[in-house]
Amino acid sequence: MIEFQHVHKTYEGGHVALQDLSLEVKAGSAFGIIGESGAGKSTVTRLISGLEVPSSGEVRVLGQNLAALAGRERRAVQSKIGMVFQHFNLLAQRTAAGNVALPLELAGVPKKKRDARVREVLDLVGLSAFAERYPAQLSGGQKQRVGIARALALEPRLLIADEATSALDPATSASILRLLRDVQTKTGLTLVIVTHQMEVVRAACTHVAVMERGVLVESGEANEVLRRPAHAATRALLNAHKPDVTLAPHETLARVTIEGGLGTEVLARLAASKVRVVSVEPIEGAADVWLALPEGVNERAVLGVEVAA
Ligand SMILES: Nc1ncnc2c1ncn2[C@@H]1O[C@H](COP(=O)(O)OP(=O)(O)OP(=O)(O)O)[C@@H](O)[C@H]1O
Repeated sequence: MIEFQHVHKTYEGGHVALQDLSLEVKAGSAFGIIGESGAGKSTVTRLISGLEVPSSGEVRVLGQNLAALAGRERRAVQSKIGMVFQHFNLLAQRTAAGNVALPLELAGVPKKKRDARVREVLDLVGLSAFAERYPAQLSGGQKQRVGIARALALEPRLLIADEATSALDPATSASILRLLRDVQTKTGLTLVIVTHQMEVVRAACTHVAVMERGVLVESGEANEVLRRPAHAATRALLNAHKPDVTLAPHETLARVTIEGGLGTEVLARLAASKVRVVSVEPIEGAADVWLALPEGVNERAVLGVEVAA
């Protein structure tokens, strides 16, 4: 679906945003691109959608090099790419249905067909009853559903969600990620999910690429990368989202990945050493666990099992 080959991107003024980036996104995957602010994630999405061209190297989307295409051929590829944005980018003076209709109008789809497609995609995102509401009359989650419906209007093969849940509370964020995966199952499209939050990767991605200062530092199946993060940047992203918990004096928080999950033996060891389990996130065959450790207690020594800090 997407192939980057040794892509460099230097912006005017000499700022190097990407260095020698090579990656492949397979059709049907949910591919996460994660990194701190300034890592180059948005540059990657702009290269995929053809809004920017590489300074060197090649970007191929749907088998085509957008930088080498013009006019109708270029628009044909771009119409297969849907975009969902952090701040929704809805037109305030148009209703939900009017916003979803816009790309269809621009593509010259006749009114009757347009109306039918608008109904279809609003139904797909669970907003049939909200078609005539204006953005100001919708919640953040509903606005994002309109954004997703609009991105789906032209039946894209690829959907790019750029920090699509960053402006939403955790519960709404989770429902939007579920919706994206549902839509993917129903339509078979490929998802690219750009985020700075590992929870998003954990919740919605099959694959992930970790970026740091314009460089791809680690990539692979999301489960594997979450379980055995090889690079310091990945571990820092994993450790960034600390659970909201009140610690007793002399307690510290630590995150570990426990192979095999929280079995009886592990729980017994934790209880015996007065280590509190603060939160547990399952990953395939393992668990990501935040622990509150009493002073002087080392989680590895306590667990006596394979853990990845
Ligand atoms: N149009 C531009 N002109 C000059 N420099 C740019 C331009 N766009 C981005 N940059 C720079 O390139 C680097 C990568 O930016 P990019 O927006 O791709 O990062 P990001 O990972 O998406 O960050 P964020 O999460 O903050 O959006 C940054 O240092 C940024 O300042």
